[in-house]
Amino acid sequence: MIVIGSRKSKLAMWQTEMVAEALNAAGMETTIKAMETMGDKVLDTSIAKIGSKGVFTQELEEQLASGVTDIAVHSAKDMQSQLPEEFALIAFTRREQVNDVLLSDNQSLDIDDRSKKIRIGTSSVRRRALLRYYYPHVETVEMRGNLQTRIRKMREGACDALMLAYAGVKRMGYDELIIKVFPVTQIFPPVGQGSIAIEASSRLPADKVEFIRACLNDHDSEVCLLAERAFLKTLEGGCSIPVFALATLDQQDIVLTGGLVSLDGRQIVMMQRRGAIGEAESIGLELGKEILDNDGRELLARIRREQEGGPPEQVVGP
Ligand SMILES: NCc1[nH]cc(CCC(=O)O)c1CC(=O)O
Repeated sequence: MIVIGSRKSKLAMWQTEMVAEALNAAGMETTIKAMETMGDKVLDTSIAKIGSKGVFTQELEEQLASGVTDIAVHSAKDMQSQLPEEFALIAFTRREQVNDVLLSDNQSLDIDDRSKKIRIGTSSVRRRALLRYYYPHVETVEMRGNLQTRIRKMREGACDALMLAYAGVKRMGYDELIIKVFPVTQIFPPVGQGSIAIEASSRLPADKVEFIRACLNDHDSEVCLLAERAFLKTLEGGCSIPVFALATLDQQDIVLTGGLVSLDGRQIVMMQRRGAIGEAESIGLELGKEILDNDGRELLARIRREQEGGPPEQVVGP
């Protein structure tokens, strides 16, 4: 028997049920223990302001630590880059298409039409900053809550469209509302988007870990996620910093692109590294250092200052 911890949102439960089904198919019984996290309870504050560390994970980790649950299921992108020592990510599921998408009931809405005012709902600093960079005419509206809540708010008129991860939209069956799929070379995804991570206590017996990995881990996705997460660790970025990264495989190579965008969307620092698959983590660490050494350190410091509520600095932008 494996006891699985999950958040209560529909998307989290969908993901957890997928994990449970994979374990059941291999002959393992499972029980799901669903709970609310801080990120689910506090809906009137942006994630950046709540403080990024463990907003969606702390309660799940407490249950792992006390042995009530054996594993916890998370969206990989909600996981901080540095876990407390007593926990580990033991598997990553096969990644869904990583793109961000635009959702609207108005199929004729055109984000490229600069003559019209359009309001896009998002709670992500990365999405807001990248929208400002590529679509400066677009207005963004702060939008928290689960997918269903956001769609309801959009329909009540809070915004004209929502910007979301394709993965969640597909899992929740809202594909029909997609009016645009952003290319990943433009709206770069956050670290880990599209994959589901399995977290366990470091004390979980090795045979259980192996069993779970055999059922759920996707090697290619894992390699990419290790590179992206090492990159994030170097930048010490949580979800309150507009960091992005995407690793893909090209035969025996891993190609990692990553960077940072200023909050006002005026400055992007982005670089790419390629190397052997076996070097995934060091490629991530090196790309992170390279970004820091090429204006990234100053940009990161400026983002942190602005996040803390200081006045935005005057910048000479592109
Ligand atoms: N931050 C919330 C969250 N966490 C995971 C997903 C979608 C699934 C995924 O990215 O794997 C979402 C919704 C979204 O960003 O649109």
